[in-house]
Amino acid sequence: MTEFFKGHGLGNDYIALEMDGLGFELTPPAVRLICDRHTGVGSDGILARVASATADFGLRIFNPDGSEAEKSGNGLRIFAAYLLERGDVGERAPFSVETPGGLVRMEVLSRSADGVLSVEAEMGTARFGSADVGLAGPERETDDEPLELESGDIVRINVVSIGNPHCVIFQDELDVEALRRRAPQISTHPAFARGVNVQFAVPVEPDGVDAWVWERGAGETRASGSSACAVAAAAVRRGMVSERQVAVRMPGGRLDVHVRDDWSLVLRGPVESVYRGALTDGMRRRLETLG
Ligand SMILES: N[C@H](CCC[C@H](N)C(=O)O)C(=O)O
Repeated sequence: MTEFFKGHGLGNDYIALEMDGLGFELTPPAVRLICDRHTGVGSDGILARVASATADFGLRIFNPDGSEAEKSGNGLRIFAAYLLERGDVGERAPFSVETPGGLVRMEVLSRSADGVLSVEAEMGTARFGSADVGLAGPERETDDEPLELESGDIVRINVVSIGNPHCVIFQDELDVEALRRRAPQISTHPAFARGVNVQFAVPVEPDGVDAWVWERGAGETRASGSSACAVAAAAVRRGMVSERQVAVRMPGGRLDVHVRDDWSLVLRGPVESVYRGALTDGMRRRLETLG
């Protein structure tokens, strides 16, 4: 019986499961099938708990296109909800999670009457170097650096690593149709060796940013925790907000990011558990044959 849990952070939804005893490989085709919203369970990604020698829990994060990510802010908070449901963690009891993008310390701060959790995560330290995000060319930091797209458009980029790579583009206003044309070209641009998550952001003084997200390996999502961290860090670094406690508003809702003086980041936001389920024997057999 392959049991799984589903939850979401501001509409960015993930399936959580145990890698151990899964009965099939999480190959890219298998991940794509599970995440498919018509022929599978449907989600913006998979959280697979694995063993860890360095933290209380280990986590691997898969995008719906089958690629693997170094970190996920909403994913980590949903993983906390999964662990809480299983009784593996308690409320107000800090714990650590090892991700491919580094160690994350987390805490379930509270649970509302209708089960909405508030979860806080130490998301690591923002890094602004071109090599940190796999951007081609000489090692440098980017301040509205021009990048030419296949379409001939020029966008001005600010790259940030949160363990996973991000590319923030500041605008005076969000023109979503233009963004939908440009974001896919940026996310798969050959200048980014590992691809990149893309955010278009409008600072709102003194402590807010409105952002729209196109995720590497997922496309447009309603929210992204690591994107919120990247947008907040870039806005503080460029002096676009005067506070270091930043509210990042995305289509799915608001996440709060504290950008410390040493560029370490604390992400806080809601998580909702949706259901626990089990794959049928037939689905498991289809996944086994995908290899
Ligand atoms: N697509 C991202 C991972 C998920 C990020 C997002 N869902 C979050 O909450 O941080 C990447 O390939 O780096």
